[in-house]
Amino acid sequence: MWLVWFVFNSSLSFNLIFQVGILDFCKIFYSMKQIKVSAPGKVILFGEHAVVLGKTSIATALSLRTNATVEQIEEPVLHILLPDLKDFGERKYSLSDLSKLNSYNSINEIDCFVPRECNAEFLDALSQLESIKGIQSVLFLFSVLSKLKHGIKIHFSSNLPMGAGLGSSASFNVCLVTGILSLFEIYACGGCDQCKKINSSSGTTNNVPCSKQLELINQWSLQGEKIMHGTPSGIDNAVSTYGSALTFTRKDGFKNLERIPPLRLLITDTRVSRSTKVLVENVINRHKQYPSLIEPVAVLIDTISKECLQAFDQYFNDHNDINQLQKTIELMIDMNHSLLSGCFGVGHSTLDMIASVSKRFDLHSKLTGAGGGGCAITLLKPSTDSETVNNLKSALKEHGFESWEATIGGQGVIIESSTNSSN
Ligand SMILES: Nc1ncnc2c1ncn2[C@@H]1O[C@H](COP(=O)(O)OP(=O)(O)O)[C@@H](O)[C@H]1O
Ligand SMILES: C[C@@](O)(CCOP(=O)(O)O)CC(=O)O
Ligand SMILES: [Mg+2]
Repeated sequence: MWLVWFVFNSSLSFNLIFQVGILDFCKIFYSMKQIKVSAPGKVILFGEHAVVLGKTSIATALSLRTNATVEQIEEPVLHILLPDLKDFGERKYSLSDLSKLNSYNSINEIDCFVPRECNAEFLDALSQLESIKGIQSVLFLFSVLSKLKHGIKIHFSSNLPMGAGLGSSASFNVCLVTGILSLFEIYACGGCDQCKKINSSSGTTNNVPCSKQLELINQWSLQGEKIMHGTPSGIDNAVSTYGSALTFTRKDGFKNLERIPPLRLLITDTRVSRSTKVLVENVINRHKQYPSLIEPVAVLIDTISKECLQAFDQYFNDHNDINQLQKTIELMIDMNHSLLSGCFGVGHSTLDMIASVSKRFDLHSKLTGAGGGGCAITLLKPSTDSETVNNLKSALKEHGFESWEATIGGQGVIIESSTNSSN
């Protein structure tokens, strides 16, 4: 009797284990990788536009970030969800349709480890499919990096205002590239311990890809920025990739600033929308048309950026004299804003309004990013108390502007988690 019970029961548990095993097996088989990434926006302190013309710019990462979730799906489509773009919402693009686009074959031949820009024929085919530049960037980067091997779903959401000069497009591209490279296990390092560890765990403490992988992310993100902006300098994607604060020239790339003085910035959004692409093109055209007038302005902005770096050094070498630094930076803010507005032609009445309101509080402001609307930064003094900040904010609000104190110099791109989810 006992023997019969034992045989029956053990076969039952065997069956149970077997069935659970099969279920688990199926789960693993059908489980799809999901990567969550985030990347910061940026504030340009000095040198926007001049940086496109080859001059020095200084920028720092912002605490406001874009988040993206990229996951494998069984359906052979690229499923894009953009809740921040209300008119777009979500759309699906069949992999087979994408592979039939004109010039897809040349895209398919591009080596993932040698970032290259989207050729004119493929870009033309993409623009017939979608007019929004951001979507064209997703379609190109997905096609070139995945080689359309697998369907994915990608969901973006951002704390950054879009088209306001705080680098939302760069953080969008950096998230996109990081997520796709990670999902398809494309490693510039060949798959070092650091990158593999991040890719196999959720919520690791060191969730920053290795330096080779960051370089690949930075360079592919620049190709996305090219689709969105035409002629980006590369500073926005560099700050979003590497974080912290850096100086940048097109020739020498970026250099990390080891230390930045404790500057306090108030960011004000005019809520006037504008196109970075158009503004950058206008400045380039003005430079082409009037080189002897515009080049010296660009050189002067270059000098302002370099003076700012010297002032930072002096601050650290000279007993942290914050008042001296404040005076110097205030002068440079006024000068840089005037040059951008008066000479490059990227000002806006709302930006001048911010400068004049802040002057009533003995504070100095300049536009940041492409200008023409978007955001301005105001340098608060170490002594500016919270009551003054609130009064300034209220005064700006009366003009319909929204402002907040910035937290600058944070982390660059992060892989927040990498998990297997069952579909
Ligand atoms: N979260 C997002 N969702 C969808 N599109 C985005 C998002 N963030 C940025 N973009 C794209 O980037 C564009 C704004 O980029 P740009 O004009 O360079 O301004 P900025 O980079 O200063 O915000 C938007 O029009 C949109 O196409
Ligand atoms: C005007 C420019 O210097 C910065 C543009 O920044 P944004 O896209 O407005 O956040 C252009 C560039 O450097 O690519
Ligand atoms: Mg941008």
